[in-house]
Amino acid sequence: MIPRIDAEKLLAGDAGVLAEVAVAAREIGFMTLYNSPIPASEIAEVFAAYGAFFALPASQKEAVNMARTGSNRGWGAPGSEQVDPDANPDYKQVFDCGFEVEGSDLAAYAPNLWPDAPDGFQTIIENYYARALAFSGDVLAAIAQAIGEDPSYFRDQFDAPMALLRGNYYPTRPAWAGEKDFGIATHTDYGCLTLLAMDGTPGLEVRKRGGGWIPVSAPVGEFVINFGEMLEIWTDRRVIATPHRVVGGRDERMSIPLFYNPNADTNVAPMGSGQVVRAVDHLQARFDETYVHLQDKG
Ligand SMILES: O=C(O)CCC(=O)C(=O)O
Ligand SMILES: [Fe+2]
Repeated sequence: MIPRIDAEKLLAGDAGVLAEVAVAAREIGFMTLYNSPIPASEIAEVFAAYGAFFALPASQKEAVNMARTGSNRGWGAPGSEQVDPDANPDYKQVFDCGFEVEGSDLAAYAPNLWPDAPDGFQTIIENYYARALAFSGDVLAAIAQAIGEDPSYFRDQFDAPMALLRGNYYPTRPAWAGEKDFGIATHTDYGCLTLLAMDGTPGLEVRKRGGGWIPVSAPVGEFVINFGEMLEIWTDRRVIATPHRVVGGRDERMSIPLFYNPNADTNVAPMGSGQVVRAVDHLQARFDETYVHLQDKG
């Protein structure tokens, strides 16, 4: 079972909830959050904006195709990402935007690409990006507390976060799809915490430790939280990154993850280990492996 947590109690530091979250972090890597500070109506508007973008003809989305850039900003066409080297590239489409640092030569801080249509797209997405960042920071502070660290431990490492907001669009599973074709193939997320807004349609599956898959879905307004590779390394597995996937089916579906990644220079090596693992090195290596337009570029 994936624990279902009251976000307000979590952020208030309720001891019982913190204890539940510590177990979720250590043993499951996933939880869902209800009673969040971001109203469902606001999230519905963000889904509508991404939906209108994905509904544009491919020729119009081409204008912001990330394949023509050296980074991951803009539209990712079907087949633009291969998260599992043993599977085919995913059949989903994405739209990615991230944290911009003017003048930075890091791809993780590259300028965003914004489409001309739909109307208001950039404003809606930028507003949600800010909301999702703030909420993710609060949730991560609570996770720190849950695992017995100072709540400010992570907070200090997220003032220029390499956070990436993505709209995922999964069409109906294509008739041609075979056993190596997925909406998104099995993967773990790369960063610290993923704040995943759900549209109520099932599709996400979380791998069970003993084998098999657990379906996870939530109505608009509730979030799925999962943890990524960097947090697993950083906490020395007191928080785990659990593999998950979307096979896809008869219903089309959208989801909106905010991948909450730290500052480029953050050392995400196990606390107190004396080692150095720079966050940007881990993240960029994973981007270079998985985005098809960044693969084999060297
Ligand atoms: O669509 C989903 O529910 C999951 C998406 C996902 O795992 C991802 O974008 O990393
Ligand atoms: Fe994921």
